Amino acid sequence: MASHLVPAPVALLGGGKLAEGIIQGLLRSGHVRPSDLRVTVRRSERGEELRSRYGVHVLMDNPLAVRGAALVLLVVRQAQMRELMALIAPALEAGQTVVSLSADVRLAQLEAALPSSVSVLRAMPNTPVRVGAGVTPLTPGTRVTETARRTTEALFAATGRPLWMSEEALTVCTGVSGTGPAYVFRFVEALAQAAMAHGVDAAEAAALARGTLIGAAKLLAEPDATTPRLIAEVATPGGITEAGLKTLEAQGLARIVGEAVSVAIQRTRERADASAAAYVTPK
Ligand SMILES: NC(=O)C1=CN([C@@H]2O[C@H](COP(=O)(O)OP(=O)(O)OC[C@H]3O[C@@H](n4cnc5c(N)ncnc54)[C@H](O)[C@@H]3O)[C@@H](O)[C@H]2O)C=CC1
Ligand SMILES: O=C(O)[C@@H]1CCC=N1
Repeated sequence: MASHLVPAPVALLGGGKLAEGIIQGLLRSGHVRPSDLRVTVRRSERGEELRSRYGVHVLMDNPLAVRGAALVLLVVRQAQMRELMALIAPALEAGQTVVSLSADVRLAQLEAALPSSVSVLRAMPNTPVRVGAGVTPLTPGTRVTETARRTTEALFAATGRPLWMSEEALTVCTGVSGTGPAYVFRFVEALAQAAMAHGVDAAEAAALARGTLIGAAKLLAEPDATTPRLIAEVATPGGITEAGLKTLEAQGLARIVGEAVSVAIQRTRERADASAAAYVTPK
């Protein structure tokens, strides 16, 4: 199994929400030990939190964290990425692998800011990595070694499913699978709100909506599952579910989801453009 090959140590630079989810997913996989993970933070209280929860190495020194790391993950927001890369660039050793998880900094900017002797890749995980059920699009940079590809794939295989694709496709995925969990959770809220509008109390409504999503997701996770078959199992011809589904379609469910995805992709592109413009240093 690919995840047996997770390299060590892994340095996660920026111990925020996504980094914590990845730490949880990796530890849960059983293929990574806390001592294999280094995470950097800006606030010591946050560092203490991560250390006490997971037993990982916590550092406040990014250049020190990358020293000897088999894999370096950049998990800061766009605004902090340039400064972080400037800090670590002199400390990186030839042959190391750097994977940016930023949704809105392109490979061109990453490769320009990092030494040409390192492999640079992008990954776009989603929050289910925390429970080993993430889907993670991966894009290699222009100077990526076979080892870098293998180790990056192994890491994301330990937290779910890695998928290789072009950078343009990864941008599209940002608006589909990166954002997607939030859309699904919002649907659960809407289902609970609808139950409440018909007199179900708030706690019961929440339990019904959550239980429905979790149960449906488990059916979807079965190896032979297809959505048309799963829908057909619920929807008796001429019956009740069919009436609800027809209303969802008539009200434009597919159009609304399509618009949300388009807007998210557009926003990803705009933010990446703004970042690229900021990286242009005046001569
Ligand atoms: N949250 C998500 O579902 C996803 C997030 N991403 C990307 O992951 C990145 C991080 O996102 P989040 O974890 O949600 O944000 P976050 O704000 O929770 O985490 C960023 C962390 O980096 C820390 N940080 C900033 N500069 C640092 C430095 N120089 N040294 C050490 N730590 C530093 C901040 O204190 C913060 O804790 C973003 O670039 C985002 O585009 C990508 C896919 C999904
Ligand atoms: O909302 C964001 O900007 C990030 C990218 C995809 C998920 N979260």
